[in-house]
Amino acid sequence: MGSDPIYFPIIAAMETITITRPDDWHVHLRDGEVLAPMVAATAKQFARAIVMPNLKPPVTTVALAEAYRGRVLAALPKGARFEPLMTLYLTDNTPPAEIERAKASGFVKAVKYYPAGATTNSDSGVSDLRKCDAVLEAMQGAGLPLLVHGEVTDAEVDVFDREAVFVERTLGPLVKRFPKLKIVVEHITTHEAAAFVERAPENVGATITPQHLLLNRNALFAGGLRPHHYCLPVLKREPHRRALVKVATSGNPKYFLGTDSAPHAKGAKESCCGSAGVFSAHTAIELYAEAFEAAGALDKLEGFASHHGADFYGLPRNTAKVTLERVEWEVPAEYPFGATTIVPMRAGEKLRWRLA
Ligand SMILES: NC(=O)N[C@@H](CC(=O)O)C(=O)O
Ligand SMILES: [Zn+2]
Ligand SMILES: [Zn+2]
Repeated sequence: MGSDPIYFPIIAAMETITITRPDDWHVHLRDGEVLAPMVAATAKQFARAIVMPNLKPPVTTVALAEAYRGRVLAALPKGARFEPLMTLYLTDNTPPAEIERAKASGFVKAVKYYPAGATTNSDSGVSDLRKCDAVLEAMQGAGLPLLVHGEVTDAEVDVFDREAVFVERTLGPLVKRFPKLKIVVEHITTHEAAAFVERAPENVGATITPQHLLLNRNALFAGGLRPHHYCLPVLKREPHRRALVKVATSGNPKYFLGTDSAPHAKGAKESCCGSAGVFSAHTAIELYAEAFEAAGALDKLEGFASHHGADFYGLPRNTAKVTLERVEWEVPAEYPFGATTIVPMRAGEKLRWRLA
């Protein structure tokens, strides 16, 4: 036998990373005409998602959550494999019996606490968490997680300090009063919140968004006012961003992926009183990959994106895999979703990773 031919590849092998299919532990799918495109964008990227209940009117009961889940499933593109995990919107009047119904339903996976007035569609939120003690007790007993929008609404507290003050005033006492309650501090933005979660018992976790890993508050004013970078909690100073990158890439299972993809119509964002929320569902995993790569921690992406959240919620990890390719591509300037135009994160700019 002669020697085997040797082939020299003409193009260097494409750089790729393959990870377990990720989940999004915090997303706004909305309702009505944008529901279908939102579900499609999220289902393309994620196997499951924790679906926020801040609709108008809010999803306050298991019956409403069941109907909403039905609309989400009906909106799924043919052949898509995606499981919406539903949440209830906590109010001053949520009865403890609703927690039993939630637990029994199998599809309600958490309860969301919005301090009244803290963010988009939070007017029916909780005025005083003490009013919810019986419900929190029931949740602690049932192992149903409380998801927290962690900002005080006190007009005297500077908007950039609202999370840090919440951590001290509300979260600390809450964890003391309900030491076994599963709590997810959603979309953390400060080193105070990151440090609190780190010190807290293992039943306290946190989600982190792509924008809070990639941007600091300068992005709100880069060359002019940038409404598409406005979300709540608002972007913070660079040292906070670094603290978030540090915990996200640390491998600590308390921190996991939650995009907080929160679409608003272009006109509502580019307005004299612009709505809070960044739409990132279309390129979420690519944005996280970029943040992890910049930190030299691509090897930690899978835990953060695909393992830690499932483990925290006590759900099985996904078994399917996805691959990211190192290809530069340009994000569209906007997406026409029916009559609604949505401007995505990184509109018209380049990304360095692409979901294959
Ligand atoms: N994050 C946001 O800025 N907005 C979210 C609400 C929320 O998650 O606080 C929205 O529903 O638009
Ligand atoms: Zn929120
Ligand atoms: Zn949100």
